[in-house]
Amino acid sequence: MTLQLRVYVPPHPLIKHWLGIARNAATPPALFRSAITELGRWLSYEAVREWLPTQDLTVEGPLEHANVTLVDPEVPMAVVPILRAGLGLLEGAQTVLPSASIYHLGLVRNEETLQPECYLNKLPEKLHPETRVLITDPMLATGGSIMAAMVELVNRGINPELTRIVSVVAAPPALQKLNAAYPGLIVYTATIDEIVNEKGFIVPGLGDAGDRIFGT
Ligand SMILES: O=P(O)(O)OC[C@H]1O[C@H](OP(=O)(O)OP(=O)(O)O)[C@H](O)[C@@H]1O
Ligand SMILES: O=c1cc[nH]c(=O)[nH]1
Ligand SMILES: [Mg+2]
Repeated sequence: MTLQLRVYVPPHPLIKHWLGIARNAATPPALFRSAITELGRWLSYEAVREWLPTQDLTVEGPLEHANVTLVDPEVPMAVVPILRAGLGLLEGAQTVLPSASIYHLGLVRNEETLQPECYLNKLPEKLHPETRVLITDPMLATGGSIMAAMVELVNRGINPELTRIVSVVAAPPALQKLNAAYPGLIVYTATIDEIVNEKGFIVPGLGDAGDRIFGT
């Protein structure tokens, strides 16, 4: 079987609603930030389905013992927000994965070359290959930033097949690069927009997500 990148656009009314709020240029930064937080929550909720490791055990209930299924605390879980804009999705992701380790990765695109430059890397030297990794970045445009993040993670031992990307707007150039390099990956996104313009912006997209989240 040949693996292919899977891209899920969950048909959830709350995801559609908060994307609609974020699409509106008149949405002020405080509300834009809330919209991205909510998208982080609901897209992460969808992304951890069939991904969060569980264990079956028995607990003593108030009346009788009961067979239960709990999230396995032994399997390491990590969220990697791509700064700055990925921080907007982090709060929502953390409500779904409260015990995951958070490893910040700061990348900024050079406005002329569109190449990502790394200014902060809090990833550990090695990650256990069983680690479930959730990367958050609302915009997958040319794909330079997400590919740079994947290289850093794979170099540290993660398995792309145990990795999920949570984004808000994904564009074909980024998805094609991910598919060519990491066909076992799965992306959860609120929408796929077809166009990346000559300045590297997704159209219609959200504009500069980082600037809109932080009011800069
Ligand atoms: O797919 P690409 O073409 O690499 O573009 C996507 C990147 O651009 C944005 O970050 P930006 O560089 O604007 O930094 P910011 O989050 O600090 O605003 C966005 O959050 C992605 O990380
Ligand atoms: O449209 C885009 C593309 C990259 N980064 C953004 O914030 N917006
Ligand atoms: Mg930006």
